[in-house]
Amino acid sequence: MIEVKHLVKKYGEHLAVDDLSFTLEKGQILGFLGPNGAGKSTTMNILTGYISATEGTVSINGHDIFDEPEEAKKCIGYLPELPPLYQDMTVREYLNFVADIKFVKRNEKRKMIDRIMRMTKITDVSERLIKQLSKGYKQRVGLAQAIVGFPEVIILDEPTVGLDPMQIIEIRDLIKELSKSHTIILSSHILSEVSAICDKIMIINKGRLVVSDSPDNLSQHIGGSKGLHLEVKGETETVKKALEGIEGITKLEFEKNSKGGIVKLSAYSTEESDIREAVFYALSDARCPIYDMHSTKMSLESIFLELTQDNKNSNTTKNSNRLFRKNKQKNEEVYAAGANNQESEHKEEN
Ligand SMILES: Nc1ncnc2c1ncn2[C@@H]1O[C@H](COP(=O)(O)OP(=O)(O)OP(=O)(O)O)[C@@H](O)[C@H]1O
Repeated sequence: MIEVKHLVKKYGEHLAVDDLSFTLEKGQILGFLGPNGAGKSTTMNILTGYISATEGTVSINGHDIFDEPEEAKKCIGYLPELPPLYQDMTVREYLNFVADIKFVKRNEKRKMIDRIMRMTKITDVSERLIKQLSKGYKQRVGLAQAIVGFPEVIILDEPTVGLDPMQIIEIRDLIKELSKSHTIILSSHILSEVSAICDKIMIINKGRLVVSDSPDNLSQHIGGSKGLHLEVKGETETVKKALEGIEGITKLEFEKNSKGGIVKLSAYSTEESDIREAVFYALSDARCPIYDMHSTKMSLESIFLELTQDNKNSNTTKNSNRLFRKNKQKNEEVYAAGANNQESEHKEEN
């Protein structure tokens, strides 16, 4: 559905996007993450044909965005960081205008706009001037214009910026609903949002792809260590002494808010080891009953910070480099296979 190969964007001498390659299948939601200035908006602007690339190719639904811009753009709905709204139009006038630009058939237009206004919950303000709307409503109108024509691919740059918590939940639900029939790319600074709704997460830093995987795999493989949350009755020192000798434990983190004789802590171990039995017997020997024991994963926040802060020696960075090399090799094999297929198709044609 979306295939990006070796994308490079230079602004003068400044390298904003540096050899970015990725693919996205139909119906997937891709979360695009990166610190400020990482190159997210630049990439999205190239994908939508808004700006050109210095090198590389982008194919949307089989159409090259540079060679067949009209065909490719027909497949895309875009909500940029600053929604392109005409402030002096009413909401309905504006969506009518967008539908005309997107060549929506006259006899389908009214029904489609009414449906999209219901989906984005802006029917109540359909006859209001856009300049009189609150920021949250303007954002919804921006989302509505991206959906007009129901394009196969919807690209959303920070779609929940400026919305209140209730509206954020509604927009997230809408994005999930849309993903049943559309492919979606969204950028966001809200990491919990990305891990809650995306099938795939791509983290970029300084224009380069750092890692790309499912939220679960990121936590399990990139985190590189497993956590066990424990609530234990006893003295902190006794619990610490009991657990310190267990083979496989790499770190113990005691929470500060332990009270009522209950000690709360996380015990981290290497990915290969299972420390649960040893923890049970050690605490039993120390006569410290376990009130709660469950597995925890490294949070996306921790992964994001470690991967984007040039911490070359951290386990997270080492694991991501390993996974990155593996994925890169896999992608190159897929591209090579694709190129071979195209070559043989070409030969057959000739
Ligand atoms: N038109 C431009 N001319 C020159 N440099 C630019 C231009 N647009 C972006 N840049 C630079 O390219 C880099 C990537 O910018 P981009 O806006 O794509 O980052 P971003 O990841 O979207 O950041 P943010 O999260 O802050 O929106 C930054 O260093 C930025 O200063």
